[in-house]
Amino acid sequence: MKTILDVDDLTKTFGTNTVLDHISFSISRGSCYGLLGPNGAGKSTTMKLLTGILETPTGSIKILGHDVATARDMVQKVVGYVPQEITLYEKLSAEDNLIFFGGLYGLKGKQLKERIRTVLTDTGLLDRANDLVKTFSGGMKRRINIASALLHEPQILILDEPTVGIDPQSRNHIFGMIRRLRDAGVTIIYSTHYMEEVEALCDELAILDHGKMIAQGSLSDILDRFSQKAVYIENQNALGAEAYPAIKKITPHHQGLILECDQPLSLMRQLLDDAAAGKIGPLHAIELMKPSLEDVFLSLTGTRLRDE
Ligand SMILES: Nc1ncnc2c1ncn2[C@@H]1O[C@H](COP(=O)(O)OP(=O)(O)OP(=O)(O)O)[C@@H](O)[C@H]1O
Repeated sequence: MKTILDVDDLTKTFGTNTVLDHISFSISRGSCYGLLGPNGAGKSTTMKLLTGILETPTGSIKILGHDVATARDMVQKVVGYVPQEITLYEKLSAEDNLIFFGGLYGLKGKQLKERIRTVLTDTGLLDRANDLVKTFSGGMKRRINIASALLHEPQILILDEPTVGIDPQSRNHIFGMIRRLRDAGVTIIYSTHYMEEVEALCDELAILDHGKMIAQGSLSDILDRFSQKAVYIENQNALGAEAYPAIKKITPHHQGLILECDQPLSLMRQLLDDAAAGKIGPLHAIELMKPSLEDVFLSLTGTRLRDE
């Protein structure tokens, strides 16, 4: 896949505080790219730098091969940005808000009307077009905010923690919309501190912690590279680990044991054979432990992803 966005050796400081420390990554056109990290990791700062809202002090950011620092008009055309803070006029209707934001992108007349209808349909709010925004739930406001960033048909949509504090219905709408946009070829950059959102939506991701890039790549690559491989078993007799040199660590878990090893499938086969041959007690349960981003984060940082 072709690269649409390239970040090289980006560092950002606020006073003496280094909030991004030599980070580099690139994003393929049409992918959904997750920026995962705890609060304060530097996700919002990265996004503001990508849109040109913040100036790049050192390093470079290129969108479609153009430097964001010098190609501001191009960036405005191809990027839609949905900040964490909802920015809407509460006393105006959803439609009037979109008329205002469309005007900022130079849209008007029939074209603007058509785009407003499309984005309201995409966000599931067409029937609320004439209602005042102040009557909307937090999730509906968020959806109007996303709608406003889509009016000019951007090639890249940047969403900063769009599901924080919203209702499940709006969350589902947002997820559905992201999938449809990605299928239509829009590149999505999505920040969150919820790992399950990255697992559900993103094909590629970067994990940020304390301003450092601690892992990046496709979701399956990262899970494969960094997560501990293990088998979970429940059997009557405590397993004699010494009989299995492949087992690197045994940890009690629920009713059974987690057996860490490099080749979980071959360990499973051996255990099943040995149980069938009566060498170990009968196995009441045996399963491959599913690697998760939570495990990856823990193994890379030694801490759980803080879920404030
Ligand atoms: N304008 C600013 N001036 C000074 N420090 C800032 C500014 N913006 C962000 N920071 C600091 O930079 C660090 C990274 O913040 P950032 O908002 O990018 O993190 P984040 O990963 O998006 O976290 P959150 O989920 O809380 O938004 C934090 O320590 C924050 O206090």
